[in-house]
Amino acid sequence: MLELKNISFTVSDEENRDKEIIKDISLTLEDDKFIAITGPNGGGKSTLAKIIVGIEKPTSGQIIWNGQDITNLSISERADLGISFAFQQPVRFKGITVFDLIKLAAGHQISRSEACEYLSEVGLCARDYVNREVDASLSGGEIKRIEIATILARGTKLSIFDEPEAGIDLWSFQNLIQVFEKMRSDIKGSILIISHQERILRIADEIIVIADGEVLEHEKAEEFLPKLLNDTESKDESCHCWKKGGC
Ligand SMILES: Nc1ncnc2c1ncn2[C@@H]1O[C@H](COP(=O)(O)OP(=O)(O)OP(=O)(O)O)[C@@H](O)[C@H]1O
Repeated sequence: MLELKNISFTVSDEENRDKEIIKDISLTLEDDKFIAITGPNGGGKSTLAKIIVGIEKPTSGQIIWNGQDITNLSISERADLGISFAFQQPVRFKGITVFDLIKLAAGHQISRSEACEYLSEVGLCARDYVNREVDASLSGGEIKRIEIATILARGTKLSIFDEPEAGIDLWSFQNLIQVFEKMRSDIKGSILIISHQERILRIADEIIVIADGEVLEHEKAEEFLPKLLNDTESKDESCHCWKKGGC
């Protein structure tokens, strides 16, 4: 179980004024859940994910993972405790092959054919990719799918994906949904996905809406989704109210 207790994150803007990006967020994420985080651009979703994995340090608050305070642990210590993160814009590693990367992610020796299975799961023709370098020659959609394959190989207790749909073509999107549905049925842990896609929200157990650095909603998907969809269908989407307490 992941508990965020009164997490705040403040940075200094260009004029040295404090800018509060995350405002006193408290959340409890139960085990074995598929949780989608959504909300307007710039609301603080990626920042919160980076705080959970240790890329950013909260200005205040505590992160508790399975009863252990991990607030001051490094990224790799949190990774060792079973937390994985797939970036919105995945990192490229010149000189490292796709096979090396999947092997590193798995954390133990795996065969080329096992690595190929992970690549096939994310819809890549494994033999075309397994020996390629994870460099700039890969397209945005290819590197995204390779990164998802590394998370599958890690098979950790908490897998966090930041907009996995970004750069994925319409034809591959259905395959991606199937990857997450399979992960959801196989998991012995939780999946946290930041997404703007209705089809991803539809397969979630819970939906969290973050706007302006605050949690606006945290509800079961079956209760929240009809309200959200009804709202966006009945109004011009640009008029959708993302403010706490209404507009
Ligand atoms: N280190 C930083 N310094 C200054 N501003 C930052 C920093 N990190 C994030 N921000 C700002 O904080 C806000 C929240 O950013 P964040 O990337 O978390 O939003 P998001 O909800 O993930 O948005 P999107 O849906 O567009 O990906 C944005 O206005 C962003 O510019």
